[in-house]
Amino acid sequence: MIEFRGVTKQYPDGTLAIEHVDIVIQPRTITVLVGSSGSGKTTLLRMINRMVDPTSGQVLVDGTDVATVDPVRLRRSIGYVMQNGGLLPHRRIVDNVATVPLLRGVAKSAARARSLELLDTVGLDRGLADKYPRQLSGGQQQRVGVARALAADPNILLMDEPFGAVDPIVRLELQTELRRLQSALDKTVVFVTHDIDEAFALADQMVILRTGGIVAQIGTPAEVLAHPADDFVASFIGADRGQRRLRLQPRDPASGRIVVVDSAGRPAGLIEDDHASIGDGASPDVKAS
Ligand SMILES: Nc1ncnc2c1ncn2[C@@H]1O[C@H](COP(=O)(O)OP(=O)(O)OP(=O)(O)O)[C@@H](O)[C@H]1O
Repeated sequence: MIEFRGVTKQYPDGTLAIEHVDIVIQPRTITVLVGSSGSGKTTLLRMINRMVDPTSGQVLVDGTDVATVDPVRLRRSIGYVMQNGGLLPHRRIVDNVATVPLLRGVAKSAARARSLELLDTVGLDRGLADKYPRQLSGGQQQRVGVARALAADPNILLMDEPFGAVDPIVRLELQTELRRLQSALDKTVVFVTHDIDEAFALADQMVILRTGGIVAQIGTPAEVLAHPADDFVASFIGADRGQRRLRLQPRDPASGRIVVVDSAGRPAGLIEDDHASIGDGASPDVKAS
């Protein structure tokens, strides 16, 4: 579990990036931090692995205040995926994936074997292993970024706008893949985006931030859609425009979940705990507002 307790971050130049935030992130879930530019999403994310330290308050991982943990050790134990994959341009794909295991002293042959397995895990052909990042598409590079973050087998995966630079179709593929991976690998994922549709597509829990690093609402996509906390949230999720006409897809037999899609077929949320009024495979139109 990850917990923010009364966390504030003020940068040395006086910018108040996060103001007194309390968040609980349950293990093996996807929490999406969503908000407009400058609302403090990246700052919040980076406080989990001590790339940023809070000015006051505590960040706890499994009950331990991260301030008491060596930052280098902490960062090697938590996966981090950034926009454009953050790959090292002069290293082959296989070596990019093996970065952290090699730093930890794993033998080169074992690290390579593990890298190849991870390419399988993220749906990449092993034939790409000896190529360089520039020889891969944007979507492929993002998958390598995910493989690299998984290489140390972390329980926690932090993802900062990881799919921001790819086209919408690849983005949808990557989102679907991330959900699959998360349920297969049982990771706790904290994901930053400014894209509300991406947040609905991925989140078990959404944390909606407003300018000044203030939490506007925390809830499941269904809760946020059904009960936006205030006018800001309603406007941010687009519910006030009355345009979010949603449909239910047939229940996924493996997870038991029902995906909610918008009129363009894009995932907009999940229903996990439905009641008798929503039948399997039924597709009544539902409206968010
Ligand atoms: N190192 C820093 N020094 C001073 N101010 C900073 C620093 N990093 C971020 N900020 C400021 O803190 C606020 C929050 O920034 P942050 O990057 O966390 O927001 P964000 O929601 O991730 O934004 P974006 O979506 O644009 O990446 C912004 O006003 C930003 O300018």
